[in-house]
Amino acid sequence: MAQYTRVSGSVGLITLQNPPVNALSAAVRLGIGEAVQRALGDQEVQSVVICGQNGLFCGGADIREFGKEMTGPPLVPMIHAIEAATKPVVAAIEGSALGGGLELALGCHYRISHCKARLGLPEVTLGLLPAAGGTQRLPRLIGVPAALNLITTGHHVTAAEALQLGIVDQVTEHNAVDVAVKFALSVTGKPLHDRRVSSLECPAAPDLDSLFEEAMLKVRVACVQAVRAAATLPYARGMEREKALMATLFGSGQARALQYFFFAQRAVGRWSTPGGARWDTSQPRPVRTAAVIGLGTMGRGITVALAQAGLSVVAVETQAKQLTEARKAVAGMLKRAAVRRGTTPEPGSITYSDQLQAAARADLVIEAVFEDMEVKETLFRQLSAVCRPDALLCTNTSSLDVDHLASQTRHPHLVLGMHFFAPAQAMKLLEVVYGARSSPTAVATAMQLGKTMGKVSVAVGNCRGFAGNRMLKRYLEQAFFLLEEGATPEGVDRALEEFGFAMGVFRMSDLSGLDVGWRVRKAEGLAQSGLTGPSARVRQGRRYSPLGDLLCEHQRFGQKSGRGWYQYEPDPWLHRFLEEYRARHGLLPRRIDQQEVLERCLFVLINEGFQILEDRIVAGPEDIDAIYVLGYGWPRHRGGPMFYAHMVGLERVAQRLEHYHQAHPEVPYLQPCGLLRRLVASGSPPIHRWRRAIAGPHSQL
Ligand SMILES: CCCCCC/C=C/CC(=O)SCCNC(=O)CCNC(=O)[C@H](O)C(C)(C)COP(=O)(O)OP(=O)(O)OC[C@H]1O[C@@H](n2cnc3c(N)ncnc32)[C@H](O)[C@@H]1OP(=O)(O)O
Repeated sequence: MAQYTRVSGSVGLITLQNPPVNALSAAVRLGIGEAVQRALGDQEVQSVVICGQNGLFCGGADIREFGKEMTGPPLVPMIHAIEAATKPVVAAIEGSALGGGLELALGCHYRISHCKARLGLPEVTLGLLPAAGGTQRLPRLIGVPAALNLITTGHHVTAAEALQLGIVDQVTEHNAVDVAVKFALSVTGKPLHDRRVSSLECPAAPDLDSLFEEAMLKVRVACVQAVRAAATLPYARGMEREKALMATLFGSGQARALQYFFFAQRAVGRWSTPGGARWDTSQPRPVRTAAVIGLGTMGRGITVALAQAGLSVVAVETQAKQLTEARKAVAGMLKRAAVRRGTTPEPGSITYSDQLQAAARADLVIEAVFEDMEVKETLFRQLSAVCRPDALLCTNTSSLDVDHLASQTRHPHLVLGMHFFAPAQAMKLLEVVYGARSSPTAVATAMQLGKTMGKVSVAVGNCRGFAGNRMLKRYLEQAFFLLEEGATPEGVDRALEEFGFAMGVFRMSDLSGLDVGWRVRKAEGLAQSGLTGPSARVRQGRRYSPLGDLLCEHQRFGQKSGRGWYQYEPDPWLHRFLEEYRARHGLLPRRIDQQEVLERCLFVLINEGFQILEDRIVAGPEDIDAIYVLGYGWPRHRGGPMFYAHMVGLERVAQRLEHYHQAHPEVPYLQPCGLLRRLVASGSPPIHRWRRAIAGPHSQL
């Protein structure tokens, strides 16, 4: 849909209308094409302005149309028609001009931008390239180095940066459409030849070949090849190359996964709980002042995240030395973040105190004290006495029982988990853990606060480890079992890193500290020292690997102690230790290939994901995928564990799990769970239909 009107006597105004982001759906493309024809055919019209309704130019192609049969007129000939017009066409950019939206603007003869607008070609983040002439026009307009950077990173630029780069001709603080209309009147009748970007030569740049070679090593090859075509071929041949390269990307698994993940991140905002609370019927309460209790690493990061979101923060730490250190550390973090953003640090909205009483007036409190139930229980009782009766009391626990903490307070319906991921000021993920008694308003408020902090918040039911750590446990266990059976940490990590994880499981454990899991296993009664013989490898009736515990007993806590699964100086200790361990337990080492590493580590994690869905700990597969990509380093181009299962095929996942379960009957979670079996039995429906198959109680505790 695009509306055509005539304004100021001789300006044809074309307004894209497709809320919320004026995406270029088939109907919009049809509407633009018709409106352009009308404007060009209208004798009264001397110039044309294209804008978007509701203060947003255009969010690009309609991603929902990808993967479906193409309908409606294609974008490329329409942009050519605009560029070839003999009347000046001006793009009035407000809000965003992204992807196909920016490509449409690049086809116009002039671009006027509002100062708050953002522009970019983010196609690469969806596994694509800008195939409506973006790879050919942008280098001609701003030069190859800057265009390559924008196209291969997908970064958005501000209007000021766009002006500096030469993408837009003018930036205004006023109404961009009004300014563009005036501008259109002023350029009526002026020659247009040098305003047609496709007819420009790419500005000369030194040593283009090495620039392309360097970019090839770092980034998406197809984008680089397309921009290279702009630099070396005439426009028409460059366009052919762009089209051919886009065709290879369009149906690729990576593109499908990235596009799925784009929507998954947004779908998690439409949360629901098995108790019937929903995002669209629950009203969040405003949170202006938040208190953070405990200023260790997590507490400091949370303080920074809250302050950067514009809240007043009361930061409480009862140990004087820790308080002084935290104050300095938080100031440093805020300063570094401001330098990165090119701004000056905001004047402090943080007050510090060593008294819990300081939290008394806060709308919401987040405790981030030591991960110990007794410590947290006591704190929640105190908070309940000290804080306002309507204050939300949140725990940053990564695995403890939120219902139990709620039971320590006077208002359990106001208690929630807010599980941040380290570093809390940077990581995008927040698990909002609702207990059996958490009110819909409490959930809505925490979800909204996460969004205000720039995070993707996922609503998760209360169970041990919530969603992320519950799945992680199974993944880690398989990795330990693989070591017992003959694999090496290097071999397991290599397989996972080649799959796309930034860090394999052992490297990641070393980084986060092996003692963290050890403490949790001790609290669960799993980690016990001194056990020998077969009983050492069976706990609570199931196969158990004490390898992680044994490493900690040898003071190998990971990077923090200089040694963990890896040595940070040459030392063959670990391999000797594994050999002795296997010999002691009569385990015959065998060669384990990459396929087995991946299937055992990933399929067991996926199986737990299905169990979490079945237990209704989360509402849909998108929740798990958002958690895993944003919190646990699952490669984004694989969409998340549940999307990966859908791509591999549920039948194959179930068969391979069954195969490993037969080989290891003492590991019950290798057995495909009920939901996975039901989905396979019902013909493995596509991922967007899985929600229908989910039913059952929501709490595991
Ligand atoms: C048929 C082939 C022809 C190919 C030739 C042309 C090829 C062009 C390639 C492209 O253009 S690919 C698309 C490139 N564009 C993007 O990647 C932009 C994606 N969108 C955003 O970054 C943001 O949405 C925004 C525009 C900056 C607005 O952000 P805001 O935070 O305000 O809103 P959101 O919550 O993100 O989105 C609101 C709502 O809109 C949906 N949506 C956003 N963009 C698109 C889109 N391009 N297509 C379809 N839907 C889109 C989003 O999913 C939200 O929906 P919900 O239902 O409310 O969750």
